Amino acid sequence: MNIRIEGVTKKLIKESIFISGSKSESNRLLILQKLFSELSIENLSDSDDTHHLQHALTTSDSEINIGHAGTAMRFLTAFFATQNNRTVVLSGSDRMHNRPIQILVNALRDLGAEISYVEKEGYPPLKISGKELTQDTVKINGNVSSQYISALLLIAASLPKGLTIELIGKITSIPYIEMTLSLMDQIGIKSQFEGQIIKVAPLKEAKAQTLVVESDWSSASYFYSIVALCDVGTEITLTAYKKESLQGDSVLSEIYEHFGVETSFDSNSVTLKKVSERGENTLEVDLNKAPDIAQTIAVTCFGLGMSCNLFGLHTLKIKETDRLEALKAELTKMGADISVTDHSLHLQSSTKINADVAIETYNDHRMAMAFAPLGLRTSLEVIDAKVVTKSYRNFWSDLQQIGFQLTEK
Ligand SMILES: O=C(O)C1=C[C@@H](OP(=O)(O)O)[C@@H](O)[C@H](O)C1
Ligand SMILES: C=C(OP(=O)(O)O)C(=O)O
Repeated sequence: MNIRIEGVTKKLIKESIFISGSKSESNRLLILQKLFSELSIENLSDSDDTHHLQHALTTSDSEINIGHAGTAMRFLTAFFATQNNRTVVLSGSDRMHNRPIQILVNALRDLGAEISYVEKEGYPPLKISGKELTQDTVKINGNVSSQYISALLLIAASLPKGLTIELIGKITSIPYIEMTLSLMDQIGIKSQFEGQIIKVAPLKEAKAQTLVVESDWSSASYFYSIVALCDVGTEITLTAYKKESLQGDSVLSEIYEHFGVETSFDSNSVTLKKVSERGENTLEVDLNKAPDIAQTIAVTCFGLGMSCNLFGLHTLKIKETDRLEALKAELTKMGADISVTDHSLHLQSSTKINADVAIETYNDHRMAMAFAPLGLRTSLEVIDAKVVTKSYRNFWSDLQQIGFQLTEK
């Protein structure tokens, strides 16, 4: 299914949208719940990725397909490695079979795990024969994906002596590691993160409690982009959000000040308001700590006719698609002058925006959602629009609620 977006007015009505729980927080809590029990979780993400993870944790099948869900693939690899007397084959979509996992597999093997590659060395599918992991220290490269480190942290307290992890090199996507440690802390797992070393103490059972997942900040990014592209005065309220977030993507509230969007928090919601025209014509920002909002920001800059230099993007090459190449291809079709390196993106300012372009989404939910706000500037079509359910099930109906006119093709 493709979706055509046209004739969207830049004076959107004041609206309030409820967004479901953070995919990242939900996926962590589900693993912790399975390992330490006694936790109940509210406002769980309703994303495909979280459904895949939930299914994997409840099925007794020996073959589990995780689709496009990268975080679930990494977390479950560590989880199943610790499950005594159970062997599973963990596979995924074609793209998943090209997303590297060797760094995590090597670390788990160093801890005593039995994992083999079913097809290509270094990539899923994996055959995992669970056993008790006896080692308590491990070294791992920190600059490829923080998901490998979070995967180790989530099982760490279930190991007999806990775990000490030494991170090698520059650590990427750090807020996601901090989120993992913070959620672990909330259920009573003690840890220390100093320099390149993380130490986690063992825990037998978590304290019984209910944890409420904050709504997803990466999903909120698309509304920041919409408000930025609207007329001054436009206002959208999103629930359920809080000022002190565990999610690194909450840095949106600072970044979007450059585009004239002001953020204010209420007890359970955040309001985004376009208060002025955009500031300087160029945005320079390092997104190493918030890689998932890079696509949104690049498209906002294009829609506002701004130039930008985005850095710290090396992890984008191994996500749902090579997001740097995908952005370059699709923004070029829209009329942009853009170049990318292996870790950065450079967009020249221009007021030219082509009409009636069909945007390829490359099985990447964030390509579809990042480009949709351009409907405020021109008419466009989003190919394979259902891809959004990977992280945001109601994305298209929520856009309709705030006044977007959409036609299914
Ligand atoms: O741990 C997590 O929940 C995530 C970590 C990040 O990945 P990298 O550490 O690979 O950048 C992020 O891009 C992904 O969407 C979710
Ligand atoms: C990169 C993402 O997810 P994952 O790595 O979990 O597939 C994402 O949601 O943008």
